[in-house]
Amino acid sequence: MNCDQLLLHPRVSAALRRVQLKSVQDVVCASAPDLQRLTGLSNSDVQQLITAAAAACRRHPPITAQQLQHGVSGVRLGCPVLDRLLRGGLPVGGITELAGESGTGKTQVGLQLSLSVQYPAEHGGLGAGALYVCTEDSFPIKRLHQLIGEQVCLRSDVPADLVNSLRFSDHVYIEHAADLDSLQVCLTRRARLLLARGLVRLIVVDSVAALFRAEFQADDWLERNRRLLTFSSTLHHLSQEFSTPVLCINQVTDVFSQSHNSMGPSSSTVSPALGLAWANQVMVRLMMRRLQGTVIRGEQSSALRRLEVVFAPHLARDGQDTAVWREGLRGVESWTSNRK
Ligand SMILES: Nc1ncnc2c1ncn2[C@@H]1O[C@H](COP(=O)(O)OP(=O)(O)OP(=O)(O)O)[C@@H](O)[C@H]1O
Repeated sequence: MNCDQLLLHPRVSAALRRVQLKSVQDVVCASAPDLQRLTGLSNSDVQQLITAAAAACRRHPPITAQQLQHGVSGVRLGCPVLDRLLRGGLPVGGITELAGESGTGKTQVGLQLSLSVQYPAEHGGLGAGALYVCTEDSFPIKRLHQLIGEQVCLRSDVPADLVNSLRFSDHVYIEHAADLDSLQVCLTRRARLLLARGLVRLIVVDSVAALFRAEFQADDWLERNRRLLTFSSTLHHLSQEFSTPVLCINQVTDVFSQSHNSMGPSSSTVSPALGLAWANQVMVRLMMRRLQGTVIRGEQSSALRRLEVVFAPHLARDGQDTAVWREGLRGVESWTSNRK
């Protein structure tokens, strides 16, 4: 088995998940004896693992100081609090993953970015449309129209004339991919064409996990990982070639803690689906979690959520409480809302 196969092997990725090594960067930073102790792998397997992890890290060159100075951001969310957390927004030239449980607001973020990208650069956009690829549900067209109608409220930083002059719905290109083959065709043909014509500067895939989960059984891990790498490498090429941010929405899986005993139930937490094979391909990993509590603003109320940075080359591990309002996702600051 070669290094990459070892890193992608389900037993190895499960062992690494168990010990809370969530990314290849974590593997590279851990010492060999620690890895051996934590995963139960032999010394030679651990050495191979470190080599594979280091190679995977090199595939994501770090963000340079010059890029940071001139702004790594590509598309802002349009909420100053969240844009501060993300140091400007979604970066170009890599894949940003947003994972979270159902109903936490991942699709809201995808829709919001599909509108934000249409603003000119001075207002945090890229002056072009978005390609929105749905793999699970039908596209939430009513919600998109509501978000468009509420743009003046969300983007109070932008002159209302400019907001009203943008024909948002003409520039959100929707594709449905019911299986992996059509997803690949959509990216290699449709996405490439739209990007090459300058019509699109954002790709949203909602969601990545659905198709890979549906088409492969546990035994097909090698084929599944091969297809996963083909998919992510297509996204990387498009993202690099056209300086385009890519947002991949992902589901989560339960991870059961080892520390349970016969006296009580085992505790579980969630982690993004598709394991290390996918985590290696992601430059920025964000998680949306549901919190206890409700936020009230006027006659609207929203369940409290938290947007967290799990890893990113240019961001600290941090998080921000958020709420979903009619105009979209916004950060919650303690002095702006009442919590219950
Ligand atoms: N018009 C609206 N006004 C306020 N909140 C809304 C509105 N529409 C949706 N929401 C909130 O967003 C939540 C759904 O968000 P979304 O569909 O983005 O979740 P998701 O994480 O993508 O879920 P799934 O994985 O099931 O697709 C709803 O539960 C609701 O709280």
